[in-house]
Amino acid sequence: TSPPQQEPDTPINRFQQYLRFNTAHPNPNYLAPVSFLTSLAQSLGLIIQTLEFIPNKPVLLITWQGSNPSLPSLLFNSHLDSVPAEPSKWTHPPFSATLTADGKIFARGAQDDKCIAIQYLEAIRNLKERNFVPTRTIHISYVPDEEIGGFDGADKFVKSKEFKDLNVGFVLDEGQASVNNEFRVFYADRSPWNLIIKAKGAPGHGSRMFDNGAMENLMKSVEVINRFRDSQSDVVKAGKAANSEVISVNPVFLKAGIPSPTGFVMNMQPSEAEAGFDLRLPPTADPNLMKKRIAEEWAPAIRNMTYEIIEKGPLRDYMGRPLMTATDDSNPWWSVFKQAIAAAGGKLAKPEILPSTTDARFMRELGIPVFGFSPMTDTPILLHDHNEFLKDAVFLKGIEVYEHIISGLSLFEEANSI
Ligand code: MET
Ligand SMILES: [Zn+2]
Ligand SMILES: [Zn+2]
Repeated sequence: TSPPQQEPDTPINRFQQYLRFNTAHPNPNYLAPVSFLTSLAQSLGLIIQTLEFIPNKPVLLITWQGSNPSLPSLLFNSHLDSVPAEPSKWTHPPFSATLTADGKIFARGAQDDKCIAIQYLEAIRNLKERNFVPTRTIHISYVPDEEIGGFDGADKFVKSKEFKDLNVGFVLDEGQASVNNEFRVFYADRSPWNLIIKAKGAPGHGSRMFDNGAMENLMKSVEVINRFRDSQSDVVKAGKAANSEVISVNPVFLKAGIPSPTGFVMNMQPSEAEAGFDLRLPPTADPNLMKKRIAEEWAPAIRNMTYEIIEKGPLRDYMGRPLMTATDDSNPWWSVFKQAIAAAGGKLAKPEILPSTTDARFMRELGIPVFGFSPMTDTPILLHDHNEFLKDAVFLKGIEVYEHIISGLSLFEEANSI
Protein backbone atom coordinates (compact mmCIF):
# COMPACT_ATOMS: atom_id res chain seq x y z
CA THR A 1 0.00 0.00 0.00
CA SER A 2 1.17 3.49 -0.80
CA PRO A 3 1.55 6.04 2.02
CA PRO A 4 -1.21 8.67 2.35
CA GLN A 5 -0.60 11.56 0.00
CA GLN A 6 0.91 14.57 1.71
CA GLU A 7 -0.44 17.97 0.58
CA PRO A 8 2.44 20.21 -0.57
CA ASP A 9 3.27 22.87 2.00
CA THR A 10 2.67 25.94 -0.19
CA PRO A 11 0.32 28.94 -0.13
CA ILE A 12 -1.08 27.91 -3.54
CA ASN A 13 -1.89 24.44 -2.26
CA ARG A 14 -3.59 25.83 0.83
CA PHE A 15 -5.64 28.13 -1.44
CA GLN A 16 -6.61 25.13 -3.59
CA GLN A 17 -7.60 23.08 -0.54
CA TYR A 18 -9.83 25.91 0.67
CA LEU A 19 -11.39 26.27 -2.80
CA ARG A 20 -12.34 22.58 -2.84
CA PHE A 21 -14.96 22.89 -0.12
CA ASN A 22 -18.36 23.16 -1.73
CA THR A 23 -19.68 26.27 -0.06
CA ALA A 24 -22.29 27.09 -2.73
CA HIS A 25 -25.82 28.00 -1.83
CA PRO A 26 -28.41 26.71 -1.18
CA ASN A 27 -26.51 24.19 1.01
CA PRO A 28 -23.08 25.62 1.77
CA ASN A 29 -20.73 23.38 3.70
CA TYR A 30 -19.53 25.64 6.51
CA LEU A 31 -18.13 23.13 9.00
CA ALA A 32 -15.33 21.68 6.84
CA PRO A 33 -13.81 25.01 5.71
CA VAL A 34 -14.08 26.37 9.26
CA SER A 35 -12.14 23.39 10.62
CA PHE A 36 -9.57 23.78 7.82
CA LEU A 37 -9.06 27.48 8.60
CA THR A 38 -8.95 26.65 12.31
CA SER A 39 -6.06 24.26 11.77
CA LEU A 40 -4.23 26.82 9.64
CA ALA A 41 -4.67 29.42 12.38
CA GLN A 42 -3.56 26.91 15.02
CA SER A 43 -0.36 26.20 13.11
CA LEU A 44 0.33 29.95 13.21
CA GLY A 45 -0.24 30.18 16.95
CA LEU A 46 -3.23 32.52 16.64
CA ILE A 47 -6.21 32.81 18.98
CA ILE A 48 -9.32 31.08 17.64
CA GLN A 49 -12.98 31.54 18.52
CA THR A 50 -15.97 30.00 16.78
CA LEU A 51 -19.16 31.98 17.34
CA GLU A 52 -22.58 30.63 16.48
CA PHE A 53 -25.34 33.22 16.41
CA ILE A 54 -27.53 30.95 14.25
CA PRO A 55 -27.23 27.15 14.47
CA ASN A 56 -24.87 25.69 11.84
CA LYS A 57 -23.87 29.13 10.62
CA PRO A 58 -20.51 29.65 12.31
CA VAL A 59 -18.51 32.86 12.41
CA LEU A 60 -14.82 32.05 12.75
CA LEU A 61 -12.81 34.74 14.51
CA ILE A 62 -9.03 34.62 14.51
CA THR A 63 -6.90 37.02 16.52
CA TRP A 64 -3.28 38.11 16.48
CA GLN A 65 -2.79 40.01 19.68
CA GLY A 66 -0.97 43.34 19.33
CA SER A 67 1.56 44.76 21.78
CA ASN A 68 -0.89 47.55 22.62
CA PRO A 69 -4.31 45.89 22.79
CA SER A 70 -5.89 49.05 24.16
CA LEU A 71 -5.72 50.65 20.70
CA PRO A 72 -8.71 50.11 18.41
CA SER A 73 -8.15 46.91 16.44
CA LEU A 74 -8.13 46.05 12.75
CA LEU A 75 -10.53 43.57 11.21
CA PHE A 76 -10.00 41.66 7.97
CA ASN A 77 -13.27 40.11 6.86
CA SER A 78 -14.24 37.55 4.23
CA HIS A 79 -17.26 35.35 3.66
CA LEU A 80 -17.24 31.56 3.69
CA ASP A 81 -20.05 31.01 1.20
CA SER A 82 -20.29 31.15 -2.59
CA VAL A 83 -22.96 31.54 -5.23
CA PRO A 84 -23.89 28.33 -7.09
CA ALA A 85 -22.11 27.23 -10.26
CA GLU A 86 -23.41 25.35 -13.30
CA PRO A 87 -20.71 22.65 -13.65
CA SER A 88 -21.68 21.74 -17.22
CA LYS A 89 -20.82 25.29 -18.34
CA TRP A 90 -17.33 25.22 -16.82
CA THR A 91 -14.12 24.02 -18.48
CA HIS A 92 -12.98 22.57 -15.11
CA PRO A 93 -15.28 21.43 -12.30
CA PRO A 94 -16.06 24.49 -10.13
CA PHE A 95 -14.83 22.89 -6.89
CA SER A 96 -11.75 21.21 -8.35
CA ALA A 97 -9.43 24.22 -8.05
CA THR A 98 -7.62 22.98 -11.15
CA LEU A 99 -4.29 24.74 -11.75
CA THR A 100 -3.59 25.00 -15.48
CA ALA A 101 -0.16 25.22 -17.12
CA ASP A 102 -0.60 28.98 -17.58
CA GLY A 103 -1.09 29.44 -13.84
CA LYS A 104 -4.87 29.86 -13.67
CA ILE A 105 -6.67 28.36 -10.69
CA PHE A 106 -10.27 27.64 -11.65
CA ALA A 107 -12.88 27.54 -8.90
CA ARG A 108 -16.13 29.10 -7.79
CA GLY A 109 -14.89 31.49 -5.12
CA ALA A 110 -11.38 31.94 -6.56
CA GLN A 111 -12.09 35.70 -6.84
CA ASP A 112 -15.18 35.95 -4.63
CA ASP A 113 -13.72 35.80 -2.06
CA LYS A 114 -11.68 32.79 -0.98
CA CYS A 115 -8.45 34.40 -2.22
CA ILE A 116 -8.43 37.05 0.50
CA ALA A 117 -9.42 34.46 3.14
CA ILE A 118 -6.15 32.60 2.62
CA GLN A 119 -4.05 35.67 1.77
CA TYR A 120 -4.79 37.20 5.19
CA LEU A 121 -3.39 34.11 6.92
CA GLU A 122 -0.43 33.71 4.57
CA ALA A 123 0.53 37.35 5.14
CA ILE A 124 0.48 36.74 8.88
CA ARG A 125 2.55 33.58 8.39
CA ASN A 126 5.23 35.58 6.56
CA LEU A 127 5.18 38.45 9.05
CA LYS A 128 5.54 36.00 11.95
CA GLU A 129 8.46 34.30 10.23
CA ARG A 130 10.16 37.70 10.16
CA ASN A 131 9.36 38.17 13.86
CA PHE A 132 7.14 41.15 13.16
CA VAL A 133 5.17 42.31 16.21
CA PRO A 134 1.92 44.21 15.56
CA THR A 135 1.07 47.15 17.77
CA ARG A 136 -2.67 47.07 17.19
CA THR A 137 -4.49 43.77 17.53
CA ILE A 138 -5.48 42.14 14.26
CA HIS A 139 -8.66 40.12 13.81
CA ILE A 140 -9.74 38.02 10.87
CA SER A 141 -13.39 37.06 10.54
CA TYR A 142 -14.92 34.38 8.32
CA VAL A 143 -18.67 34.84 8.08
CA PRO A 144 -21.50 32.78 6.58
CA ASP A 145 -24.35 33.75 4.25
CA GLU A 146 -22.94 36.90 2.63
CA GLU A 147 -24.28 35.84 -0.76
CA ILE A 148 -27.84 35.64 0.52
CA GLY A 149 -27.76 38.99 2.30
CA GLY A 150 -25.60 38.40 5.39
CA PHE A 151 -28.52 38.65 7.81
CA ASP A 152 -27.57 35.42 9.62
CA GLY A 153 -23.88 36.21 9.22
CA ALA A 154 -22.14 39.58 9.35
CA ASP A 155 -25.29 41.41 10.46
CA LYS A 156 -25.64 39.25 13.58
CA PHE A 157 -21.89 39.30 14.20
CA VAL A 158 -21.48 43.10 14.13
CA LYS A 159 -24.47 43.56 16.43
CA SER A 160 -23.06 41.13 19.02
CA LYS A 161 -21.33 41.81 22.33
CA GLU A 162 -18.39 39.77 21.04
CA PHE A 163 -17.95 42.25 18.18
CA LYS A 164 -18.28 45.28 20.42
CA ASP A 165 -15.58 43.87 22.66
CA LEU A 166 -13.18 43.74 19.69
CA ASN A 167 -13.14 47.55 19.63
CA VAL A 168 -12.69 47.58 15.85
CA GLY A 169 -11.30 50.83 14.45
CA PHE A 170 -10.95 49.94 10.79
CA VAL A 171 -12.07 47.11 8.50
CA LEU A 172 -10.99 45.69 5.19
CA ASP A 173 -13.54 43.55 3.37
CA GLU A 174 -13.69 42.11 -0.16
CA GLY A 175 -13.51 44.19 -3.34
CA GLN A 176 -13.44 43.29 -7.03
CA ALA A 177 -10.78 42.44 -9.60
CA SER A 178 -9.04 45.13 -11.64
CA VAL A 179 -8.58 44.58 -15.38
CA ASN A 180 -5.49 46.80 -15.45
CA ASN A 181 -2.39 47.16 -13.29
CA GLU A 182 -4.02 49.45 -10.68
CA PHE A 183 -5.42 48.10 -7.43
CA ARG A 184 -9.05 49.06 -6.89
CA VAL A 185 -10.40 50.25 -3.56
CA PHE A 186 -14.06 50.76 -2.70
CA TYR A 187 -15.43 53.27 -0.18
CA ALA A 188 -19.11 52.35 -0.49
CA ASP A 189 -21.37 49.60 -1.80
CA ARG A 190 -24.52 49.85 -3.82
CA SER A 191 -27.56 48.71 -1.85
CA PRO A 192 -29.52 45.80 -3.23
CA TRP A 193 -33.26 45.72 -3.67
CA ASN A 194 -35.10 42.66 -4.90
CA LEU A 195 -38.13 43.77 -6.88
CA ILE A 196 -40.90 41.35 -7.80
CA ILE A 197 -43.71 42.67 -9.96
CA LYS A 198 -46.91 40.73 -10.60
CA ALA A 199 -49.54 41.27 -13.24
CA LYS A 200 -53.08 39.97 -13.31
CA GLY A 201 -55.40 40.10 -16.28
CA ALA A 202 -58.20 38.48 -18.15
CA PRO A 203 -57.47 34.96 -19.39
CA GLY A 204 -58.63 33.85 -22.82
CA HIS A 205 -58.06 31.93 -26.00
CA GLY A 206 -54.55 32.22 -27.39
CA SER A 207 -55.91 33.64 -30.62
CA ARG A 208 -57.74 36.62 -29.14
CA MET A 209 -56.38 40.19 -29.08
CA PHE A 210 -58.00 41.74 -26.01
CA ASP A 211 -56.69 44.46 -23.74
CA ASN A 212 -55.37 44.12 -20.19
CA GLY A 213 -54.13 40.54 -20.30
CA ALA A 214 -51.62 39.66 -17.55
CA MET A 215 -48.83 39.11 -20.07
CA GLU A 216 -49.54 42.33 -21.89
CA ASN A 217 -49.49 44.23 -18.61
CA LEU A 218 -46.24 42.63 -17.51
CA MET A 219 -44.59 43.21 -20.89
CA LYS A 220 -45.53 46.90 -20.75
CA SER A 221 -43.78 47.14 -17.39
CA VAL A 222 -40.75 45.35 -18.73
CA GLU A 223 -40.58 47.94 -21.54
CA VAL A 224 -40.82 50.83 -19.09
CA ILE A 225 -38.16 49.31 -16.85
CA ASN A 226 -35.91 48.73 -19.83
CA ARG A 227 -36.22 52.38 -20.85
CA PHE A 228 -35.09 53.37 -17.36
CA ARG A 229 -32.25 50.85 -17.63
CA ASP A 230 -31.20 52.43 -20.95
CA SER A 231 -31.31 55.91 -19.43
CA GLN A 232 -28.90 54.80 -16.71
CA SER A 233 -26.66 53.06 -19.25
CA ASP A 234 -26.60 56.21 -21.37
CA VAL A 235 -25.26 58.23 -18.45
CA VAL A 236 -22.43 55.69 -18.10
CA LYS A 237 -21.77 55.53 -21.85
CA ALA A 238 -21.62 59.33 -22.03
CA GLY A 239 -18.86 59.17 -19.41
CA LYS A 240 -20.90 61.19 -16.91
CA ALA A 241 -20.85 58.52 -14.19
CA ALA A 242 -19.20 55.22 -13.41
CA ASN A 243 -21.15 52.01 -13.65
CA SER A 244 -21.55 51.86 -9.90
CA GLU A 245 -22.74 55.47 -9.63
CA VAL A 246 -26.05 54.89 -11.41
CA ILE A 247 -29.01 52.70 -10.48
CA SER A 248 -28.81 49.28 -12.07
CA VAL A 249 -31.85 47.16 -12.81
CA ASN A 250 -31.65 43.72 -14.38
CA PRO A 251 -34.37 41.11 -14.91
CA VAL A 252 -33.41 37.87 -13.15
CA PHE A 253 -36.54 35.75 -13.54
CA LEU A 254 -39.78 35.52 -15.47
CA LYS A 255 -42.63 33.33 -14.32
CA ALA A 256 -45.79 32.79 -16.35
CA GLY A 257 -47.69 30.30 -18.44
CA ILE A 258 -49.87 27.29 -17.84
CA PRO A 259 -47.67 24.19 -17.53
CA SER A 260 -48.33 21.11 -19.64
CA PRO A 261 -46.48 17.78 -19.75
CA THR A 262 -44.53 18.98 -22.79
CA GLY A 263 -43.82 22.51 -21.57
CA PHE A 264 -46.58 25.07 -21.61
CA VAL A 265 -50.12 25.20 -22.93
CA MET A 266 -49.75 27.23 -26.10
CA ASN A 267 -53.30 28.32 -26.86
CA MET A 268 -54.26 29.92 -23.54
CA GLN A 269 -53.32 33.39 -22.32
CA PRO A 270 -52.41 33.15 -18.61
CA SER A 271 -54.22 35.22 -15.98
CA GLU A 272 -51.05 35.84 -13.94
CA ALA A 273 -47.48 36.72 -14.78
CA GLU A 274 -44.49 37.70 -12.68
CA ALA A 275 -40.97 39.07 -13.12
CA GLY A 276 -38.07 39.58 -10.72
CA PHE A 277 -35.41 42.28 -10.89
CA ASP A 278 -32.08 42.89 -9.19
CA LEU A 279 -31.80 46.61 -8.41
CA ARG A 280 -28.72 48.32 -6.99
CA LEU A 281 -28.83 51.84 -5.62
CA PRO A 282 -25.71 53.93 -5.07
CA PRO A 283 -25.58 55.70 -1.70
CA THR A 284 -26.34 58.98 -3.47
CA ALA A 285 -29.67 57.76 -4.92
CA ASP A 286 -32.98 58.82 -3.39
CA PRO A 287 -34.79 55.64 -2.33
CA ASN A 288 -38.15 57.41 -2.04
CA LEU A 289 -37.97 58.65 -5.60
CA MET A 290 -37.27 55.11 -6.73
CA LYS A 291 -40.22 53.77 -4.75
CA LYS A 292 -42.47 56.38 -6.33
CA ARG A 293 -41.26 55.43 -9.80
CA ILE A 294 -41.93 51.75 -9.12
CA ALA A 295 -45.41 52.43 -7.78
CA GLU A 296 -46.43 54.85 -10.53
CA GLU A 297 -44.60 53.64 -13.61
CA TRP A 298 -43.23 50.14 -13.17
CA ALA A 299 -46.11 48.38 -11.47
CA PRO A 300 -49.12 50.73 -11.53
CA ALA A 301 -52.26 49.46 -9.85
CA ILE A 302 -54.30 50.88 -12.75
CA ARG A 303 -52.69 48.20 -14.93
CA ASN A 304 -53.61 45.47 -12.42
CA MET A 305 -50.08 45.27 -11.14
CA THR A 306 -48.77 44.63 -7.66
CA TYR A 307 -45.18 44.63 -6.47
CA GLU A 308 -42.91 43.78 -3.61
CA ILE A 309 -39.61 45.47 -2.77
CA ILE A 310 -37.25 43.53 -0.53
CA GLU A 311 -34.57 45.89 0.73
CA LYS A 312 -31.52 43.82 1.48
CA GLY A 313 -29.86 45.79 4.22
CA PRO A 314 -29.38 49.32 5.50
CA LEU A 315 -29.05 52.50 3.39
CA ARG A 316 -27.89 54.80 6.19
CA ASP A 317 -25.69 54.58 9.28
CA TYR A 318 -26.83 55.03 12.88
CA MET A 319 -26.38 58.81 12.45
CA GLY A 320 -28.54 58.87 9.33
CA ARG A 321 -25.61 59.37 6.98
CA PRO A 322 -25.18 57.47 3.68
CA LEU A 323 -22.94 54.42 4.07
CA MET A 324 -19.67 55.87 2.75
CA THR A 325 -16.14 55.75 4.12
CA ALA A 326 -14.11 58.91 3.64
CA THR A 327 -11.12 58.83 1.28
CA ASP A 328 -9.55 62.13 2.29
CA ASP A 329 -7.61 63.59 5.20
CA SER A 330 -10.61 63.30 7.49
CA ASN A 331 -9.95 59.56 7.53
CA PRO A 332 -6.41 58.86 8.79
CA TRP A 333 -6.71 55.20 7.73
CA TRP A 334 -6.90 56.33 4.12
CA SER A 335 -3.37 57.67 3.99
CA VAL A 336 -1.96 54.71 5.92
CA PHE A 337 -3.68 52.37 3.46
CA LYS A 338 -2.37 54.35 0.47
CA GLN A 339 1.16 54.25 1.86
CA ALA A 340 0.95 50.48 2.35
CA ILE A 341 -0.04 49.94 -1.29
CA ALA A 342 2.82 52.18 -2.42
CA ALA A 343 5.23 50.30 -0.16
CA ALA A 344 4.14 47.08 -1.85
CA GLY A 345 5.07 48.65 -5.19
CA GLY A 346 1.43 48.94 -6.22
CA LYS A 347 -0.53 51.65 -7.98
CA LEU A 348 -3.92 52.57 -6.55
CA ALA A 349 -6.85 53.51 -8.78
CA LYS A 350 -9.21 56.36 -7.88
CA PRO A 351 -11.47 55.09 -5.06
CA GLU A 352 -14.81 53.79 -6.30
CA ILE A 353 -18.26 52.74 -5.23
CA LEU A 354 -18.53 48.95 -5.49
CA PRO A 355 -21.04 47.96 -8.19
CA SER A 356 -22.21 45.03 -6.06
CA THR A 357 -22.80 44.66 -2.34
CA THR A 358 -20.82 43.23 0.57
CA ASP A 359 -20.97 42.75 4.32
CA ALA A 360 -19.11 46.06 4.64
CA ARG A 361 -22.47 47.81 4.81
CA PHE A 362 -23.20 46.30 8.22
CA MET A 363 -19.95 47.68 9.64
CA ARG A 364 -20.41 51.06 7.96
CA GLU A 365 -23.86 51.12 9.54
CA LEU A 366 -22.09 51.23 12.93
CA GLY A 367 -19.97 54.16 11.72
CA ILE A 368 -16.79 52.07 11.33
CA PRO A 369 -14.60 52.98 8.31
CA VAL A 370 -14.42 50.09 5.82
CA PHE A 371 -12.65 49.71 2.50
CA GLY A 372 -13.46 46.99 0.00
CA PHE A 373 -10.24 45.59 -1.34
CA SER A 374 -9.22 42.38 -3.09
CA PRO A 375 -5.70 42.61 -4.49
CA MET A 376 -6.29 41.30 -8.03
CA THR A 377 -4.71 43.32 -10.84
CA ASP A 378 -4.69 42.40 -14.55
CA THR A 379 -7.56 40.02 -13.90
CA PRO A 380 -10.91 39.75 -15.71
CA ILE A 381 -13.91 40.35 -13.43
CA LEU A 382 -15.41 36.88 -13.05
CA LEU A 383 -17.36 36.98 -9.81
CA HIS A 384 -20.64 35.02 -10.16
CA ASP A 385 -19.58 34.08 -13.73
CA HIS A 386 -18.69 30.74 -15.34
CA ASN A 387 -15.02 29.71 -15.23
CA GLU A 388 -14.08 32.01 -12.36
CA PHE A 389 -10.31 31.88 -11.95
CA LEU A 390 -7.38 33.66 -10.37
CA LYS A 391 -3.77 33.48 -11.52
CA ASP A 392 -1.29 31.97 -9.08
CA ALA A 393 1.10 34.91 -9.49
CA VAL A 394 -1.70 37.39 -8.73
CA PHE A 395 -2.65 35.41 -5.63
CA LEU A 396 0.96 35.35 -4.40
CA LYS A 397 1.45 39.08 -5.06
CA GLY A 398 -1.68 39.68 -2.99
CA ILE A 399 -0.06 38.03 0.03
CA GLU A 400 2.82 40.47 -0.22
CA VAL A 401 0.38 43.39 -0.49
CA TYR A 402 -1.39 42.29 2.69
CA GLU A 403 1.96 41.97 4.50
CA HIS A 404 2.45 45.69 3.85
CA ILE A 405 -1.13 46.53 4.75
CA ILE A 406 -1.18 44.52 7.97
CA SER A 407 2.20 45.78 9.14
CA GLY A 408 1.52 49.38 8.11
CA LEU A 409 -1.92 49.60 9.68
CA SER A 410 -1.00 47.73 12.83
CA LEU A 411 1.98 49.98 13.55
CA PHE A 412 -0.06 53.14 12.97
CA GLU A 413 -0.36 54.66 16.42
CA GLU A 414 -1.38 58.27 15.90
CA ALA A 415 -4.84 59.40 16.87
CA ASN A 416 -5.18 56.71 19.51
CA SER A 417 -8.86 57.20 19.70
CA ILE A 418 -9.55 55.96 16.16
C1 MET B 1 -27.99 40.59 -1.51
S1 MET B 1 -26.68 41.05 -0.54
C2 MET B 1 -25.27 40.92 -1.57
C3 MET B 1 -24.97 39.58 -2.09
C4 MET B 1 -23.87 39.57 -3.13
N1 MET B 1 -22.59 39.88 -2.57
C5 MET B 1 -24.20 40.48 -4.26
O1 MET B 1 -23.64 41.54 -4.42
O2 MET B 1 -25.04 40.13 -5.04
ZN1 LIG C 1 -18.17 38.22 -2.20
ZN1 LIG D 1 -20.50 37.26 -4.56
